[in-house]
Amino acid sequence: MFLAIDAGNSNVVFALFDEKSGKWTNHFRLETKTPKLISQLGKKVPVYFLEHTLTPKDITAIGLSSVVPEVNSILIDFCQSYFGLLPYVISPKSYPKLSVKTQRPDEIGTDLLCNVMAAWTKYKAPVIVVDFGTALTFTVVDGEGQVLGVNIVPGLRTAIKALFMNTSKLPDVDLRLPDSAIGKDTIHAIQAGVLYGYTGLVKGMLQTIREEVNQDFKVVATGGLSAILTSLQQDFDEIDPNLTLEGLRLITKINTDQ
Ligand SMILES: Nc1ncnc2c1ncn2[C@@H]1O[C@H](COP(=O)(O)OP(=O)(O)O)[C@@H](O)[C@H]1O
Ligand SMILES: CC(C)(COP(=O)(O)O)[C@@H](O)C(=O)NCCC(=O)O
Ligand SMILES: [K+]
Repeated sequence: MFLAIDAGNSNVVFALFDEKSGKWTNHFRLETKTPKLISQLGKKVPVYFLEHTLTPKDITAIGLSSVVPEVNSILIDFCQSYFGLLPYVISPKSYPKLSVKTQRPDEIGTDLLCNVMAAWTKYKAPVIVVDFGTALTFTVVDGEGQVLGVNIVPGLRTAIKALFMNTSKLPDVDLRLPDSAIGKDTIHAIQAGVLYGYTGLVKGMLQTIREEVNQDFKVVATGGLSAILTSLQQDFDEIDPNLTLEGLRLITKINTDQ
């Protein structure tokens, strides 16, 4: 089985791909925060494997995408000690062999390139990938697989966190869409502001991109929070929670197959 490790700013996602069935069969998330990550790796991964009747030997190759360089050596060391394997680490060196192109390989997040690789391989058409992670990102790809650019906004949880960390009286709240866009109490006010506000943000951003680049874009959403804004369903051709993982797998395969 192939193991994909996607290290984002909130979560490190582990996912197993079974080559025989061609399916992603297992997923679990750890928190990216160190030193918690180190202790969670040592405890939760072996427990997860035991509970799912898996053994480290079932893993035959590993790909790693990380947008948090501080955790790379922790994850690489863990792969070596637990699986006895070195992961293939996605980097600017991974890109020349790909059918997708970017003009700023040294800067763009490897997670965004994984998204683009998966979406473009699937659609072979202009596509906008909307990734609802710690950051909310829009990555715009033309019909030749060329990344035209990215825009980055605070993610939904990050926006809520910014409010409660920068104010005296605002609490942390759940990401729940209230019935009314007009807040009747403080919690409702934050939920209405962030959830209705971000719904408008996403619609507006897609429209502005389409006005700037007149192409028939597919829109694919991914990321931990991609299903929360339910009124965006019509704006997305697809919500694919595995998009980054699938791109990670494709980029690893292209760069490691003899
Ligand atoms: N299935 C989920 N349900 C609710 N919240 C989630 C889920 N997955 C992730 N989150 C939360 O959403 C935020 C973004 O998560 P994620 O997409 O994993 O971000 P990143 O890729 O930046 O690590 C985090 O606050 C995370 O805790
Ligand atoms: C934009 C991101 C912070 C998104 O990270 P995430 O929300 O998945 O944790 C990450 O892709 C990143 O650090 N990118 C580098 C800057 C860029 O893509 O231009
Ligand atoms: K991500």
